[in-house]
Amino acid sequence: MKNIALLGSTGSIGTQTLDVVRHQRDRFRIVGLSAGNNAELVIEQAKEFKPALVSVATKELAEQVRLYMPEGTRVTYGEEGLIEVAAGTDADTVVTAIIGSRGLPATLAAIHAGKTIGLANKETLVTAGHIVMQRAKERGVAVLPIDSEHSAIYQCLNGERRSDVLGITLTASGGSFRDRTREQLAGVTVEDALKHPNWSMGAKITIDSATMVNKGLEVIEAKWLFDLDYDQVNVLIHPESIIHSYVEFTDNSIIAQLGMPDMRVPIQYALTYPERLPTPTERLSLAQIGKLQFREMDYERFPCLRLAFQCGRLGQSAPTVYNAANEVAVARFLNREISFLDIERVLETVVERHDVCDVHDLRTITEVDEWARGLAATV
Ligand SMILES: NC(=O)C1=CN([C@@H]2O[C@H](COP(=O)(O)OP(=O)(O)OC[C@H]3O[C@@H](n4cnc5c(N)ncnc54)[C@H](OP(=O)(O)O)[C@@H]3O)[C@@H](O)[C@H]2O)C=CC1
Ligand SMILES: CC(=O)[C@@H](O)[C@H](O)COP(=O)(O)O
Ligand SMILES: [Mn+2]
Repeated sequence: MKNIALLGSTGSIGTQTLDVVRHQRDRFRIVGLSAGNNAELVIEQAKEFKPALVSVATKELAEQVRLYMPEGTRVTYGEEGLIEVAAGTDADTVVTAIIGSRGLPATLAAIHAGKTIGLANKETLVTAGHIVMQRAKERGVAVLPIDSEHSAIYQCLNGERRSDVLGITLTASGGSFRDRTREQLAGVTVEDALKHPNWSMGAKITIDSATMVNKGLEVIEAKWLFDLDYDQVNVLIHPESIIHSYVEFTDNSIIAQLGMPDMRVPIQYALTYPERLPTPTERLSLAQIGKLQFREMDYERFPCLRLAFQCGRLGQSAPTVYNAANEVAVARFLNREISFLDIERVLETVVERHDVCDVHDLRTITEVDEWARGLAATV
């Protein structure tokens, strides 16, 4: 039996993780759940999975939620509550399905407590990849990717010698506006931007996919997860999201991982690795799909991806700033304060005004993150 603590249980990855657990009840037990503000759903989840600990965003919410908990479930809240779910239960694995760089302290706490990490929260690695991976290494903790592209790369690298790897290619669907020109992006609505062609995901990542920031974050995530140089990371537009990513080797062989776009496959793989178990997902029939398409990435059309490579190569505080500015810009777009194209303007302005500095500890990361958020909220 594997014990799991789940950060972000009420979100897209969180609910799909619980679905995986639901189908493998004799394998997995939920011991901790952390949610934000969705009290109704976390109550339902607690009744079904009976974890020892539940955390919600605020004290007021915790007081409400507590009234409906099954026997034996304790309720906590806020940043400390999140950290307690990450590090204070008898979980073997912590799934980080919370959104944004606010997941960083809890992820570090889980690593410190020796938990295996099932990592969906890519912003954590973009913000502080060097710290997270270093601490995981020191503690002997595995960081298993859940992000579909990184799960694909992890699977393709299985049993291979790292010295034989030429590079990796992350596939990108192109997002909601893949077939529009830049001119056609002026005036697009939040509703249009939230229509991802292949995946059903939370709002923030769906917008990131449309701006290609998601792929930018994934490039930096891949750098840290697989210890690559940025020259070894490529991006290719693949509209169908069937090839989830691939690795190219020195003998010119390519190993790719394919499947229908369903996050329950990579989520379960991170939970069962190195084993594979059946999933309740659709099987891929290439005959039925017929053909797969590919297009060269256009860095003029998607400047946020170019900026991500620039920030990644600059290193130090640049990726932290890129991520924080984006989180704020996306929230402003979703609040209808700024237009879709303003997201990249905010990102470019904040990155441009930042003097890159060394970020060797969590305190400096937090300072830089807050500086970028402050500026991104006003430009
Ligand atoms: N969705 C997907 O298919 C994929 C997602 N990812 C990554 O996984 C992560 C989660 O994405 P996704 O599931 O789409 O996001 P969602 O927006 O669907 O879910 C976010 C989760 O975080 C919780 N949360 C938000 N604010 C707080 C807070 N202040 N305190 C505690 N919890 C909070 C939410 O709680 P509540 O709703 O209760 O407020 C919710 O449970 C992201 O980093 C994303 O990039 C990666 C690959 C694919
Ligand atoms: C499912 C998943 O991993 C997402 O990160 C997905 O990759 C988003 O699709 P894009 O390829 O459009 O960014
Ligand atoms: Mn992805």
